[in-house]
Amino acid sequence: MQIVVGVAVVEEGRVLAAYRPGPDGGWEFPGGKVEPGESEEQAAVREIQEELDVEIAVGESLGPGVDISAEYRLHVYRARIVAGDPVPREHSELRWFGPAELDESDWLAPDRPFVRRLRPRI
Ligand SMILES: Nc1nc2c([nH]c(=O)n2[C@H]2C[C@H](O)[C@@H](COP(=O)(O)OP(=O)(O)OP(=O)(O)O)O2)c(=O)[nH]1
Repeated sequence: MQIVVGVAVVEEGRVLAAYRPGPDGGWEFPGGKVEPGESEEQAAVREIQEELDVEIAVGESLGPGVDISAEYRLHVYRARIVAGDPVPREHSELRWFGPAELDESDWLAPDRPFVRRLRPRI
């Protein structure tokens, strides 16, 4: 099973959501596949630099992984920005959501349990 790491960037009580364009699109946690020889934390830092052009410090895991497919499983980590302002290099939109605005039905299905776990903690 290959791990896809998603990153819940939290700042001032809001989480950064990224919109994946296309027919299977929707709000997701920015991130991507862990490459061979890389830790999940390293993959998170690399993907966020590539996708948002910011440097992050990776924090706690948001709990058990969720299967995306027979091949891929999603793990999500909390993180904070250390340097830079996020820009959407690969997504069609970025948006900050506070707990009251976080509606899990807007998110890709595998992300919904993580959105539920995160909501009381931001
Ligand atoms: N990044 C990310 N992918 C997610 C999330 N939820 C979810 O179902 N996915 C799915 C969408 C994709 O099928 C897969 C991740 O692929 P990706 O395209 O982001 O991976 P990658 O950046 O390493 O891209 P690639 O070079 O392998 O194409 O996981 C999520 O919150 N974040």
